[in-house]
Amino acid sequence: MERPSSDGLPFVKMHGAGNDFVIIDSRARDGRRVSPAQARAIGDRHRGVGFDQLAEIVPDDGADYRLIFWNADGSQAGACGNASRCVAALMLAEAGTGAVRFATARGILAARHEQGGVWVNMGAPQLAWDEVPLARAVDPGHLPLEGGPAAVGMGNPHCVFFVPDAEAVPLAERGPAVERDPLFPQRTNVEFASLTGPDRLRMRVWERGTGITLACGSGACAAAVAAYRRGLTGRRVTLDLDGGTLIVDWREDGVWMTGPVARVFDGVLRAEWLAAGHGA
Ligand SMILES: N[C@H](CCC[C@H](N)C(=O)O)C(=O)O
Repeated sequence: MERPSSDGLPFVKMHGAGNDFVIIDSRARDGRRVSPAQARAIGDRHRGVGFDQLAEIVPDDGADYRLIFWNADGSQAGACGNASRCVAALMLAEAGTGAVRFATARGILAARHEQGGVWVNMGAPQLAWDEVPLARAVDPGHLPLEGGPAAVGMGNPHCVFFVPDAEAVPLAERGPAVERDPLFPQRTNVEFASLTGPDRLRMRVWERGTGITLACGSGACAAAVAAYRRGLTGRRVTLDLDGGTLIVDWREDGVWMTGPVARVFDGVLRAEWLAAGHGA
């Protein structure tokens, strides 16, 4: 078999608790960047590689690197906790240090090795209605929607429902309806969570711009924050998602999150595939 073309676009495929990512390092690409069409093409699970998010690494003056997050539909997300952890695992190994700082659309975040894993500080939750953002001034703690969910911004919008049994929720029906509810001018990610033990939640996720995913790091942060604010849990919460378990710890300096990370394979998108308009 022919070797990968040297003029193609290298990428790394990773997942964090089954939330899967294509990671492209654009720091040495002469200013070339991923386009929305390219993100959609690479995200096609049949004709491309497939991902829940594409994380693009670009240079930044004020931090070690900057991350741009793409959804499978070609839209961008202001935050992605699991991809932040995956990229941080790569960058911590590359830098040989214990901590990194990276810029995102919502500001500079930090990640570090701690307690045997990679933890990322997702920053302070956005708890005001116009920060989430919501379309009008309602109480983000109890939205005027069936089930009275909570809205929490983590650099991206989340709508968290507390239900008796997250497993029983028809996610493929409820998710897209809530994602596009007029209360959310930028659409929203949607989480259904049930309390299963002290400081423990079972959670399932519908992601804006992607659909059902096996896990969502920013969603886990949003659910933990909402659960604490409702008096359901303490500030350190374990969340069992379809693809694995995440731990969230809401500290003075922000909402920290950790969980499993795996580097699955490295590949090269062939130059002729890219040039053929599959994302040109
Ligand atoms: N999987 C990501 C969240 C992606 C959010 C994205 N779907 C959006 O449009 O905000 C995470 O681990 O935080």
